[in-house]
Amino acid sequence: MREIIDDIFDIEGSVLITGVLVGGKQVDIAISEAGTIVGIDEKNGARDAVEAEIVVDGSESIAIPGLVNTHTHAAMTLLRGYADDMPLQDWLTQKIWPLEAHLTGDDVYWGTKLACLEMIRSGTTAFNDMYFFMDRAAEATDEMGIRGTFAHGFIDLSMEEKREAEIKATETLVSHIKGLGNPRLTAAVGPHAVYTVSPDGLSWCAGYAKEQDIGIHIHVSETEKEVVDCVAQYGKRPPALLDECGCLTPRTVAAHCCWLDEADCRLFAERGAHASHNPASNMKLAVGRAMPYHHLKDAGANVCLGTDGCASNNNLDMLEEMKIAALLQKFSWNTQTLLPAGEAIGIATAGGARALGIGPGTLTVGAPADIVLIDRRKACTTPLHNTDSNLAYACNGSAVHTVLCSGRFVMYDRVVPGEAAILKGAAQAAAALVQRAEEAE
Ligand SMILES: O=c1[nH]cnc2c1ncn2[C@@H]1O[C@H](CO)[C@@H](O)[C@H]1O
Ligand SMILES: [Zn+2]
Repeated sequence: MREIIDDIFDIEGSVLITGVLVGGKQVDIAISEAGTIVGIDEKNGARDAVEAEIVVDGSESIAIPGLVNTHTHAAMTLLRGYADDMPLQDWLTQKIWPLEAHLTGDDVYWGTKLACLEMIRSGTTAFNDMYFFMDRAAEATDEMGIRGTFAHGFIDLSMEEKREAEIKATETLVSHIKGLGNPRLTAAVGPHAVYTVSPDGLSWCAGYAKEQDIGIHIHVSETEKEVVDCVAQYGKRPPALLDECGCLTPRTVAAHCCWLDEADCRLFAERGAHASHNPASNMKLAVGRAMPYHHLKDAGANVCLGTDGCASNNNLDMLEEMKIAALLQKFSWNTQTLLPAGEAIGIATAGGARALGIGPGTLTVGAPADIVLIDRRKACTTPLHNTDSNLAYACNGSAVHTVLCSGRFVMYDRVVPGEAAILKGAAQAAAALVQRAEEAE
């Protein structure tokens, strides 16, 4: 068994998954050596599509597209449980930012390794990350075999000197990521928020993203204070300010979006910007309002899903996040029919893939073979009256047993290569980080 498992992570060949449940039907999924779905068919049709090097029996599994986590600070896994139960501003300024001042590139490497391990274990194959030392985050992600979009968290606090340094850091990261030439790793520009980046900084970010043909990743309208302060300072709400600076584009992923009004939602739709819902973080930091999913949907804006960092969630489980999103929407807007199970899965898969530009995010011919197999032999998958319901409401990440990204196995039968070393390395890095911070006090 061990040998077969070790082998499966190294084989770069075609794959056939037989008899797996997709959308209530038992199908075969054929995957090319290049990592694309080339056949998906009932009645053994896909078996002819590829001479498979690896055949996986899918008869005890449900297959879904890889989950896409559209808002993370992956290396914040090291800060998991470091500061909880505080308001956002105090949490950031009193606890998180002082500790982050002591972060090193090695910390980010180990924190991101741990994040990838956790994401793979719970079925995530792509994430949109904003943090520091992002070359090391990309290195960790490359080793783990999943997809990442990496943005340096750009914060200028309206100081020209800081802005110049952030511009340099952003340019260095983008050319580094592009230089790797790895299709799983992409760069983005990451202006942190309207309360930490000046209009000049935002305009530079927009221009650079356009020039480099890459995305923008930003926090938008997370708290009421952010909106009120923005109106007081600039005479307009955050989305209008961002739009004026050129930051609302079809390549923009805006995290949180809790305090959007209906006009903001229409502006998002008009510009093609993507709204990333982060319900667990929003509830934990008690930001006071849920993303207006119904207004975004009515306006025709794309909604996707994210966990935010592990200091405000405190895990990266997208199956759990789906349930939290679906429940929060119903509860907040007093509407039982809002964000039903199928739509919750949709924002976690197709919505996210669209936001990050990584294919359709569906199990269809031509799509990247980012595939998650969920165990049918679990309490949470028994009975299976409606698989969408089981996935959105009953399961969490522990039901995931096998994960492919771009046609390569990153977890097989719950084994992720190197897990013990990752847990040890990350725990050591976290302890040393806190110790350095305490010594500096
Ligand atoms: O919910 C949040 N709102 C605002 N900032 C956040 C949140 N979570 C993490 N960060 C902070 O964003 C920066 C990313 O580069 C980091 O400083 C991180 O701590
Ligand atoms: Zn965030």
